[in-house]
Amino acid sequence: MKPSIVLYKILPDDLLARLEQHFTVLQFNRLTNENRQDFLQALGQAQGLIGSGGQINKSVLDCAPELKAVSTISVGYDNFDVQTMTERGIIMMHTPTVLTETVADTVMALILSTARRVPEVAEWARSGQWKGSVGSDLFGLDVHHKTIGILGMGRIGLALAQRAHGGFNMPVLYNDRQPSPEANSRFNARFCDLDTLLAESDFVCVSLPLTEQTHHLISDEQLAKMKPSAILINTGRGPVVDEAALINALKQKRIYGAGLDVFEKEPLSADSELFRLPNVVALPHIGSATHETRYNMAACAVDNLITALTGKVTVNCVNPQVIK
Ligand SMILES: NC(=O)C1=CN([C@@H]2O[C@H](COP(=O)(O)OP(=O)(O)OC[C@H]3O[C@@H](n4cnc5c(N)ncnc54)[C@H](OP(=O)(O)O)[C@@H]3O)[C@@H](O)[C@H]2O)C=CC1
Ligand SMILES: O=CC(=O)O
Repeated sequence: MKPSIVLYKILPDDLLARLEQHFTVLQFNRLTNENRQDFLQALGQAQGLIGSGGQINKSVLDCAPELKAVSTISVGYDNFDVQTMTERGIIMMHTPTVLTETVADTVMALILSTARRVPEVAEWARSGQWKGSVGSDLFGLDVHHKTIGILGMGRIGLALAQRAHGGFNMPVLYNDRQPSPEANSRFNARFCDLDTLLAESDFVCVSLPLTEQTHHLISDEQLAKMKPSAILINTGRGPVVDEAALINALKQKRIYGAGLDVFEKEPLSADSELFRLPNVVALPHIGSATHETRYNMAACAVDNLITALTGKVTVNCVNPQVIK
């Protein structure tokens, strides 16, 4: 008999078929309050779990006594209780690398659209106000040759540094837990402490995972260290930035603007002040949302689960210590 798995995402037909070659698949299109009980019940037999979104915490894992492997269709895994999984010997897989370049493109889109005020000016023209050439009230800021500060020089940080250095002639500063010889040699990047990065950067770009150490890493004190002309970009995770502190800094024009793809609570409420501030570009968590990359992420996650349950895991494992 094939092992049972629970899928909580819609997959392209060919990828669903690939899973079905190996497993009996119980599918939920996504997790909702309405289907939560059915989902928890389905976990009772499941050896594998694959999907994205939702909190897979201890109480969920307690409903899955047979679980051997979990595969998230994302690189971030802050919504999973990895410690409990590791204690139980459950393999946790994710999808690094396949989305790196696309997310770096999204960061550049946010840098350009906040600095050059692209959505605001496009809306101005669309609303019939374009009667002559624009005045200085609609001018933006240059991006080229400005200093970029990257928090988290990992895969996405490096891909961003490549774009900033090679494409826009931007000096690159970065902060991480350790220096990156690759960033230093390829992009002439300078490793520095957080305070120096905040004080010297024109664009402060957060590309960090959410952990206990990074939660609210950027709050009042850090925002106060940024230049009034600087822009904060967050594509890491919402809670890395203290959103209330950010809103205050933006309203008081203590920084120039913010480009945000992630928020403390998602979806961001339609009545959030962030949607009303003209110096904010707020995106609905679309860092990796292209047809090609979302397909590649799903394919990677499917292969990850098949390998974890039927073969030998060598890559994409978050807790390799559980592999025997
Ligand atoms: N908006 C979106 O749609 C997307 C968002 N993301 C987010 O981006 C994050 C980064 O992805 P990716 O680049 O692939 O991940 P990586 O692990 O390659 O990069 C993260 C970097 O941050 C460093 N880091 C971790 N903790 C700290 C800390 N406390 N202080 C300083 N540096 C730290 C890591 O160092 P070390 O190696 O030592 O851990 C690593 O160099 C993901 O975790 C996810 O949250 C990712 C994809 C899409
Ligand atoms: O936020 C997206 C991810 O892949 O992580």
